[in-house]
Amino acid sequence: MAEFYVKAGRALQDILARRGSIKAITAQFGDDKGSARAQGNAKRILALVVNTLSFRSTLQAVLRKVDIATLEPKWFGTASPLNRIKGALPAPAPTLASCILLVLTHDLLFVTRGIQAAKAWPPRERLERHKARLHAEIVRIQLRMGKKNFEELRSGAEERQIAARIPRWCRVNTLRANTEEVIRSLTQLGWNQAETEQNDDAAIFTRSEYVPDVLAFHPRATSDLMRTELYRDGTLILQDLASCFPAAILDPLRDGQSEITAMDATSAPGNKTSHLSALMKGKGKVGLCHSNDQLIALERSPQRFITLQRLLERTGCLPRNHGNVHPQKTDFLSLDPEKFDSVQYMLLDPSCSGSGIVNRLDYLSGKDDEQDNLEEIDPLEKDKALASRLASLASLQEHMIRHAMKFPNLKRFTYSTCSIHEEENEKVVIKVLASEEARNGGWKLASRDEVLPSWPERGHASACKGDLQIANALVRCTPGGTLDTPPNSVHDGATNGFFVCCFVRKMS
Ligand SMILES: C[S@@+](CC[C@H](N)C(=O)[O-])C[C@H]1O[C@@H](n2cnc3c(N)ncnc32)[C@H](O)[C@@H]1O
Repeated sequence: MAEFYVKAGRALQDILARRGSIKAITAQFGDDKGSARAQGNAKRILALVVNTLSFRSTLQAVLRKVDIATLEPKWFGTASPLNRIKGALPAPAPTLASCILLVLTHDLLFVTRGIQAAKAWPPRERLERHKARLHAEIVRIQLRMGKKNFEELRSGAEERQIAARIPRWCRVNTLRANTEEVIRSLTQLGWNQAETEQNDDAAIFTRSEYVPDVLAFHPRATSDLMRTELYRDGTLILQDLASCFPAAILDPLRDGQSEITAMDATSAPGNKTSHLSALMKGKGKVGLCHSNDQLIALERSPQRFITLQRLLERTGCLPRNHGNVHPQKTDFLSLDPEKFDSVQYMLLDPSCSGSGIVNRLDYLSGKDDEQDNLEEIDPLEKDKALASRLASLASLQEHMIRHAMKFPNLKRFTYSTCSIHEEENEKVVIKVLASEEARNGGWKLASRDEVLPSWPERGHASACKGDLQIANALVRCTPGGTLDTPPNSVHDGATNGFFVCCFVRKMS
């Protein structure tokens, strides 16, 4: 069992050194053979690591007061033999001994059965000598923070509640099958379609009223869905409802044109590209058209370009599968718009702070968790760091939109972010509307009746200088939706945080 804590400590060290996602890292430490026992082990390691991360601020505060590394240097100091275990990462990663100390302290303080390793294992034996002081310290923190119990000391409790309201949204890839066929297959597999806004049953799914071909499942259905052939062959795509808004709003076919050239300027991982491709139903070219050079979906990051290609292959979007998407590893900003005069429609979903994304585990290892420090972080410093990050993102976003506005025959393009910050959303829009490119190109916002008119949440008027018409033209999604639901009930109006609008050329 000592080995279990060493593996959990190693996984935690990799996570804190940002060597991959929490799930991927803990799966590696489960075992090598992939047996049922190994998978069970991976699950236990995942549970311990996630719990340790979610109590990390509290555990660190306790260990600052009861400084075990100094009290027990032989096992938890820098010279500890734990730091020489094969695979332990060197500095600047936190030491392996400190990571093992965190997982052990977690079990000592928060698990009724305590540490599950041989009593004589020195790290356990040395740590348990300080149990009374550690316990007294955590009680002191609990009281000082006005928490009713230890559970309330977890960070991210609010995020978990929000995430619990968001359905597991799935988009039917209509390049593979139509939605009625998919619903029939799902029914044969034991799922039932229901007409309800609120769902607390993993066997039930509903259809979105906002975007065709999008289904809402209970999050508990996720692993079963991922085991279906429908998921494996790219017929059913896990994609948040809000992330389906841009392609649905752009909808190039609604103009009734015969030849369509569209571009996804910032594509990876490729969910919106594949949605747009499906909406175009194989007609036209998603991407840019430049003499014989046909690029489709642009992505500048080489690593993410590989992910994009995989997704496009799996979802049947590539020409070799009779799809219409031509991916290209290119920086959108390096293009000369004049050379791409065939492009009429564009998705622009640039890099953003990602502050709207709630339903994933990784926030637990993120900077915010460190900043959520119980004693030492000056809130003003925290705000300053965020403000400067948002300012640099906003300036890049503004630059990308103004570049898009220079494409000579572009008729319409969407701008979207998965951010909740006005700095990346309304304020960017207001700025670009006043830009030279917008004035010269005749760019305006598409009005509410062209942009998901029935979606209730719209832009913040206060960030649009009080202009209600502009605010109404913008679509916003609050993470977890705006309605309260009972615990464990998902709501079909709940998504991740998102923002989208559509620019149209309206020459007077
Ligand atoms: C928010 S993600 C796009 C997500 C994607 N639309 C989807 O739904 O799957 C932004 C992507 O744009 C890429 N990117 C950022 N700036 C770019 C640029 N100037 N040219 C091309 N790609 C860019 C980033 O590498 C990243 O993969």
